[in-house]
Amino acid sequence: MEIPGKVGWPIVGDKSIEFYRDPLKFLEKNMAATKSKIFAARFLNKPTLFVCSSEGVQEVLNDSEQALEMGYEQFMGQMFGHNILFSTNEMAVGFRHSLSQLMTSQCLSEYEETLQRILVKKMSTLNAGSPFCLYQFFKDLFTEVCLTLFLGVEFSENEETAELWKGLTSDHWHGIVSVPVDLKLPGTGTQSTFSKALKAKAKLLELISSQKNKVTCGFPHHMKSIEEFDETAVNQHLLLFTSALVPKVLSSICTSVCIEMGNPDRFQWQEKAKKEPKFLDNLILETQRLHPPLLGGRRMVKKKCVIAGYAVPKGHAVVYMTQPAHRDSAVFDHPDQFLPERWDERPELIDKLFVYGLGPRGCIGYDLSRLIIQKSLTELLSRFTWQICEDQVFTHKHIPVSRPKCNLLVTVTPV
Ligand code: HEM
Repeated sequence: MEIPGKVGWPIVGDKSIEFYRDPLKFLEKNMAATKSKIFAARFLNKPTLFVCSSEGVQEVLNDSEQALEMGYEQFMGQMFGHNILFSTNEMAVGFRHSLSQLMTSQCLSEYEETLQRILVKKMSTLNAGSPFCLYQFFKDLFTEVCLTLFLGVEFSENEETAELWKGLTSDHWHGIVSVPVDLKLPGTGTQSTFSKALKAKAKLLELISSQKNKVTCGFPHHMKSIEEFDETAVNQHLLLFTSALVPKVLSSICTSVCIEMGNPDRFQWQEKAKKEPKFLDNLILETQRLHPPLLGGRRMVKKKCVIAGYAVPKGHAVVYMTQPAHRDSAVFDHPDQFLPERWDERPELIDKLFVYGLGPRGCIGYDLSRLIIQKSLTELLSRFTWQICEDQVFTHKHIPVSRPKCNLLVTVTPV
């Protein structure tokens, strides 16, 4: 079967700018034009299969023919060095096994104590009645959570050092999101941002190296005890985990949950979520379905394979799109409506959520992320109700993570 759509000529036929300008519009337009949730286009100057159906995304992530590879290294390798995310599928098996030792239930309860301590401190800084930017609040909170959890950096002990870490992870992040510029895509950054980010990376690796030797417990300590990891592997993995992406993704999810509960017609949900953990879980699931923090991911085809019935040649790229797959009417009734009760009625649908990937390359931080999100929202609900300030018109942007385009303001009231 021929893949609907056109891969176009190199460079001139490239649709990357159109995609980055408004990814959802790009997907809708192409799905409508090809009358298909699977279509081809030229993206990042490669012939690319866009997969937007739930079934198709599942097929890509499960990769039962073992025909796909991550292919992230060529974009971000310089910015991170080698790590599990960029490794081949074969090497990832070993890395995954090693890193899973850091995610046992015993480890998670150790991390929970650190998390709770930071949550109590940060929540007590919220002032009733003063409007603040919700996304920024969560981003600061989760930056501190990640730097403390993964590196043992104590923000309260030394504010100056905390600011240095925050600045460096931010500079490093700007290099990551400016990577397409290195491929000459305009409008996303400059070369100088990229070289600034490389400098930040070098400094971060230096700091990581000395910081991890100071701590005698927790994540960095466990990391050092992984026999299969040498010094470089430990440092580069710590760099990956403390990258600004994890705090941003966590902020995206918590911001979206709070927005869903922050409108006057849904205030009763805040009360209900405070009393019923299962209802809070449903709200989190439904938010992640409708507003996944990451639009999707990318793979490279290393040998010819069949995806969703289409033969895909070696050398093509495959982009799986979580957002449209989560709104696939073949799987979800009333796919565009926010219906938390669907998770009571059909709990098995959780297998159709791709927020954390799936299959052999699915997220190893899933349990930890769930813990952080649940604990943070529970702590917020136990102390405050919140409402979105009036007269704010807001839309979402989706790259690099889904979040309101403007600095959406909320106010809190103590309970
Ligand atoms: C809300 C937070 C998070 C989200 C939404 C998330 C999402 C994802 C997704 C979608 C993938 C698959 C990427 C792909 O298939 O292209 C992934 C992989 C991965 N995640 Fe997460 N992640 C989160 C937090 C974390 C945390 C806290 C850690 C570890 C500390 C982590 C470690 C990893 C690793 C190592 C992989 C690569 C696994 C492999 O390649 O075998 N993630 N994550």
